[in-house]
Amino acid sequence: MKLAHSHARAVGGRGPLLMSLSIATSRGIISSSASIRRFSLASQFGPSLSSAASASWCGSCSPVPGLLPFKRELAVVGVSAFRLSPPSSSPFRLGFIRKAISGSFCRIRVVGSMGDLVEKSNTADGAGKTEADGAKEAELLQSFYAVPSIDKAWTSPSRTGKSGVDVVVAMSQFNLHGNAKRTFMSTVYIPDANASAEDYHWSPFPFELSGALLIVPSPSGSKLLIVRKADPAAKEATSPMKLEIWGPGQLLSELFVPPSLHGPVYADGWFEGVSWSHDEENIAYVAEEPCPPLPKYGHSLFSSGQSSRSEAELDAGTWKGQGDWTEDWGECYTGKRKPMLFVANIKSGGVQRVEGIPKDISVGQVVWAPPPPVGDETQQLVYVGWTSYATNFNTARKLGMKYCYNRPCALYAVEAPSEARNGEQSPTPPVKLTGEISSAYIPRFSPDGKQLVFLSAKAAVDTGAHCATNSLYALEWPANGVVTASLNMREVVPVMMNPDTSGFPGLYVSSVIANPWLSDGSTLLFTSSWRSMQVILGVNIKSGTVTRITPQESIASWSLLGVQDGIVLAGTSLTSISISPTSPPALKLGKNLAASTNTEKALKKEWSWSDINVPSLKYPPKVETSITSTTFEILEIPIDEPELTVSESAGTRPSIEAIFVSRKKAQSKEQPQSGVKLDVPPLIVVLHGGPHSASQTTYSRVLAFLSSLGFNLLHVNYRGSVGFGEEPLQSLLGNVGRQDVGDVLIAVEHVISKGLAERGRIGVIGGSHGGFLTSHLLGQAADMFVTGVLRNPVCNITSMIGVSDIPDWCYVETFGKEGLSAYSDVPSEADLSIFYKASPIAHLSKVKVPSLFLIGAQDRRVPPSNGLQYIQALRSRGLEVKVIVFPEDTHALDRPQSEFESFLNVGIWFKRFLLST
Ligand SMILES: CC(=O)N[C@@H](C)C(=O)N[C@@H](C)C(=O)O
Repeated sequence: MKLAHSHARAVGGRGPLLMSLSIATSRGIISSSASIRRFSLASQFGPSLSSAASASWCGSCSPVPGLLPFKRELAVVGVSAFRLSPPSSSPFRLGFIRKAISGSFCRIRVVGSMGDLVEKSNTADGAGKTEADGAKEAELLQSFYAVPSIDKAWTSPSRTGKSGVDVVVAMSQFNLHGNAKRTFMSTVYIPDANASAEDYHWSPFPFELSGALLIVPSPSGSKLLIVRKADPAAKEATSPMKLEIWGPGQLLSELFVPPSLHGPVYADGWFEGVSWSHDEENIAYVAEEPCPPLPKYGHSLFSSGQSSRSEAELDAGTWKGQGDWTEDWGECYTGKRKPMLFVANIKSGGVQRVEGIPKDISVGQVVWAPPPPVGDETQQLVYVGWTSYATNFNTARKLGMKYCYNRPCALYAVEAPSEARNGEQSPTPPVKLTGEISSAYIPRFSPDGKQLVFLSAKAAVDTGAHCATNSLYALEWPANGVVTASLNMREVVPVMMNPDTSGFPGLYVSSVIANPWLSDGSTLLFTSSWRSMQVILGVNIKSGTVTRITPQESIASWSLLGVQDGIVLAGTSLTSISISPTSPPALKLGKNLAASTNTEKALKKEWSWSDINVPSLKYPPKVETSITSTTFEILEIPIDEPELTVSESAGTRPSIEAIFVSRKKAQSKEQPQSGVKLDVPPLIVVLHGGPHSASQTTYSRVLAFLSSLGFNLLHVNYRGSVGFGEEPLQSLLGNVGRQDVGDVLIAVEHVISKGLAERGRIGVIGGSHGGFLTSHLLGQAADMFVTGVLRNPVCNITSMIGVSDIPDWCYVETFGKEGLSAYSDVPSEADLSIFYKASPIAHLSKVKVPSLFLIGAQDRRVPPSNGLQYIQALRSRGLEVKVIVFPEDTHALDRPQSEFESFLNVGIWFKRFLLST
């Protein structure tokens, strides 16, 4: 194959777009130019392209017969280019040129800042036909981005003086042009639990909140904290932080915190913690420790005989060095400094650091303890503390925190700084509250202040799995506020080892709202994974009874947003339009019909749920068509393996679940472009990462987009996924690359045997551990899949261990529980050989199909070198590989433009391989 390069320049203005193009083909360089009417581009690609001032491409193209007609026809066939950056910045980043020249298709690769590495051109055999339709897919994908998501809601007692609840709903929409997320708020007053939708009073418009790091209403709803950078243009670490305190009608005060006191406030959803004191006069929060002063060099150039010069003049001749390296918490925490505790007094405007916390502890998730007895001034805070070095692995390094619940942590109580003491605190050392339990986090006090409830991931810490089944504990808080290390502690909900398929599978909780209590004062609500769903659970902390309060018959996913006076606010993927993980989230209101009796039976049975229609929320017609044409079911698939690692003690046959999303029959008009009549749409197998996470029936805009292109989707929850009990989860440790691969193949064979998928028309996609599985499957089951898409995949654990922020993951997933003791910062030759054998690279020689790779250059979890080594090996075997590297993306590849470009290419890629034959 000969490489070809093209360069094009398009010059904007109000008239026609002048485009000049030079293409190097095997026949030499051909230059051409074309006049393209702006309206035709605008109508095909939307206003984003019509506003573009310039574009340049270079790319590859197979020999194009009769290229010259290109000049004449270019305007007609179109340039599918997606300009996502403002005209003044970079040129078009991605695009395809489709040209019907003598029946052949030519794709021109665009190299922009995203670094598309495609080196294979499409030829007259039609391989490029679907890819060339990028503009249509881009438009469709954009309409999915137009749908807002519901992120959070805050409830407070109504300020009307009547009964009822005020709700603030925070929603967001991606701003693709700005490569940012746009957050906006709407408010609604719900008169009472029995009111009908017409009685809800919504604010006429939502209002946008830009630049807010955190938004936290006070418990009474009468004050609102908004945290921002004081200087929006400054780099985060150097800007003072601004704490704005708002009242119902005006700004009450603004507090500026200099970087010498602390750096950016943590808003990461994990260390993050903001808590209003009971009198709503103090706010405790978590922020980065200040940067130490950096060494200065160059003084000598000015110092001798220049003593009359000012500091500023001296500074002009100095420069700052780097100072010592400080370790951070890995992926997503690059450059972020240790989280520390602070308290702001909103009356005086003073901010104080909480003293006495040992240096090697990172803190987070702070809450105020109940108010002290009358006469005692001492207020206390409860926080989570993580030691810098995980004690469950023999290492001197800080291991990555993101998605890793296996980092030991404990709850501590400490005296809050007091204004009265004017900063002169006697730093009494904090008291560790949770004894020998290896993990304690998300503390919440019961409304009467007598119980401190918290979650534990001790099953993860003790086995080394990065995520495992939770347990829930309660501590008795002393009425006199005198805390000791030996408060009474009891386990309220234990780890479920091997639940049966219809029963409670155990707790899998990643966050709990600030006030999660029902009005009985003893029922705590939260969202938890339940097999392939998310449900809302109620736990009575006195009896330990766990109740699923969301409808038993629902297979949609629900998440808790707020609780107030017997009203529960939830978000769900269940809408009035259809029931599907391809349906965007909606708001639901739940009430307990027998709330007054408060019996556990009532809690279980008597919940009624109704829609809260958000009036401003409209779906673009394409999205509506798409969601009404999909349906889904959860398949239970038996696992018949000779050497089962899961005990069958529960007497049930082991099984896994998979979510099957399909096109409704009525939609089967959509025929692939080749015109071949097919019985079932092609299938994309979707594999989650972790491996200890799960695919759930929650809405995903990008998967909804894939489904709307005409594919069925099969999300496989292989053993090891969360939500199914601890024993099946643990069965995967030490068996990755075998058991999980086997489970996926069983699921695929299952749908084939049921006539839901056809051999030869199946693709697979996965990220991270899901990419590990995808590459394993392309090698180990080379005849099953037509193509694969891999997002930051683990391809070679041997090399990952040296560079990843989670070397412990490599040991535990490969060695099993023994990985805890086998762990070494200097892996032995024998260890490396075991890592190699468990890795997809060991099966590379069997791969025979093309693949698409999406790589984040800033990924510290599975560094890009891992995928790139595998990619080069595939290329050296002559296989077609398309690679897009996102220079500024981390592991999740979730920056708006990156996600858009990724899934647009995924859609086009799957269309090419699954719909064009
Ligand atoms: C614990 C962890 O991050 N493991 C990675 C290998 C992985 O698979 N990550 C998942 C959570 C992902 O989807 O990124």
